[in-house]
Amino acid sequence: MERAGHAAADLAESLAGTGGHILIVAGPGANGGDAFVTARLLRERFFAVSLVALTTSAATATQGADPDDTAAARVAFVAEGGELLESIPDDTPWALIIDGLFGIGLSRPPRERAAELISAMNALARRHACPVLALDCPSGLNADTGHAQPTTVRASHTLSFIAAKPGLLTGDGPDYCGQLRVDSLGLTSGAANPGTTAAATDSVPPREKPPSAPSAPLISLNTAEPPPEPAAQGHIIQRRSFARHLRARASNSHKGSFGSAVIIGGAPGMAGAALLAGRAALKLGAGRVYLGLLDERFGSVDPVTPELMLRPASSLAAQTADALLLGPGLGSGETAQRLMEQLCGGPVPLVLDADALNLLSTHPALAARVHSRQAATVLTPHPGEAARLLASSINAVQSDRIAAASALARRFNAHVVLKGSGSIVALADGRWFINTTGNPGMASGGMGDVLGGILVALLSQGWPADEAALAAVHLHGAAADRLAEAGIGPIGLTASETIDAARHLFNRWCAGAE
Ligand SMILES: NC(=O)C1=CN([C@@H]2O[C@H](COP(=O)(O)OP(=O)(O)OC[C@H]3O[C@@H](n4cnc5c(N)ncnc54)[C@H](OP(=O)(O)O)[C@@H]3O)[C@@H](O)[C@H]2O)[C@@H](O)CC1
Ligand SMILES: [K+]
Repeated sequence: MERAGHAAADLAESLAGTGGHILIVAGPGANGGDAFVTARLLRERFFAVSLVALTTSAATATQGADPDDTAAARVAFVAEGGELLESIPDDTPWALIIDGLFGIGLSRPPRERAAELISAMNALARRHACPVLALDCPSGLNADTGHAQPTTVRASHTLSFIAAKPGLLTGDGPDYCGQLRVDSLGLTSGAANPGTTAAATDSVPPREKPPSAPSAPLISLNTAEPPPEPAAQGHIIQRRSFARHLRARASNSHKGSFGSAVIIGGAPGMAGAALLAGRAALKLGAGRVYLGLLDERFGSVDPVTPELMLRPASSLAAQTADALLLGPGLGSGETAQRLMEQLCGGPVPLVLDADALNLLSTHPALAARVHSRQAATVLTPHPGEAARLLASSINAVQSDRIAAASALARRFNAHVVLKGSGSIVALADGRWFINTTGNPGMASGGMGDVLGGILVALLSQGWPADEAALAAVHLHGAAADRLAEAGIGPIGLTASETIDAARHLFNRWCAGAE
């Protein structure tokens, strides 16, 4: 706690500037203890500090995970002249607000005085245009799941202690955390160094609370399945998660060296989805890309990308493929269902997206077939598709994205990419990853089709499905980030632009140029 307070005081000092007034809100547990230590240290550094505690009586202030530490921090703050205020002074122009109300011990929605303090912090930050530094986790955000309560601190900066928590990186987390920094407090070796950003450490802690903290259910999904075992340790996707497959091409290679990707979709009115996937597969290096369109009136050539081999979908069923993508614009009619039945059992890696996922959710026989496949399967649902597959709701999926992705991976014996802010990749072996690349510009039509195309391209080039899923998600987001940095997005970023940016980045990664 003392180390956490020091790290927080250092960051607070740089955020508040000289001579500013700092408001600190302290909760009843160890997060509040961190706030008391921070307040004491900032006073020692001659800052004007106003501290408001959720509970002002010492008797009720000893219920947290580390009651002795928290009480001692409070006593030390008061002993050095600090004052516990009942309410927030209204006439102070705050230079910084520090949220030390709740951290990983949030056990229920904030109500009454807790909710009032959170709302006040948010309103004051807006009024004074001042930064808000959340200690460990913005109060109201579930640090395990990324689910924000209706009343949650909207931080401009979050300083997370020891390691990044999964909920800071997915779902509502990124929006409420602002700039995220992780300080290991010197407690871990190697992976996390003091002051590193979340992206610089790939380890997130096990989804377990300290023994004395209330135990929230790990899953809140409306499924018939029993709650899962606590998940194995999760990771942030980094390039090193798949770097062994990033290599320059041999000079003595030909198109057969990079495989045939077969993409089935494009029912009448939905050819664009299949074309986007096909173009992505081509530009990410598949040797040959066959596009099986259900809309047979579409013709045999895509004039923009004549390299794509367009065929009637039914004629591609027997085509030799090294990897298969089913779903972009597939529709849900009888033909689509028949094609799925035909193709699901094949011996090649299979990606199921979009309408293929919807068919899976309504046809138990198909689901059984997918579960018993011998070759790898990757499912790439967005939260709505995940909800249908789990017979659940989007809210339930979003309230615990890691649990939802992991439940799907178990149910279908597949690798699962749950798309959205902080995409989750849950692997069939139980490991799970969070992706930190990407931006809101990706919330636009066709992005999922491009992801599917990238994925099937890597699979056709022989990448193992687990690492292909990690790489495709990471690359797709990194490409969109690169475009946003150049002003091509986030507003107005298109899926087609992301394909070219992903190609550029992938070539540089494979050449070891960055
Ligand atoms: N682990 C470590 O090594 C380190 C941990 N560190 C710090 O410890 C923090 C975790 O501390 P923690 O476990 O005491 O939990 P914390 O977030 O303070 O909240 C629990 C308290 O809040 C209460 N409460 C909860 N929800 C509520 C609500 N809605 N409305 C009202 N009350 C509510 C809850 O009450 P209860 O549910 O028991 O009734 C309990 O009193 C962690 O985030 C980090 O900052 C650092 O110092 C570095 C080293
Ligand atoms: K907090």
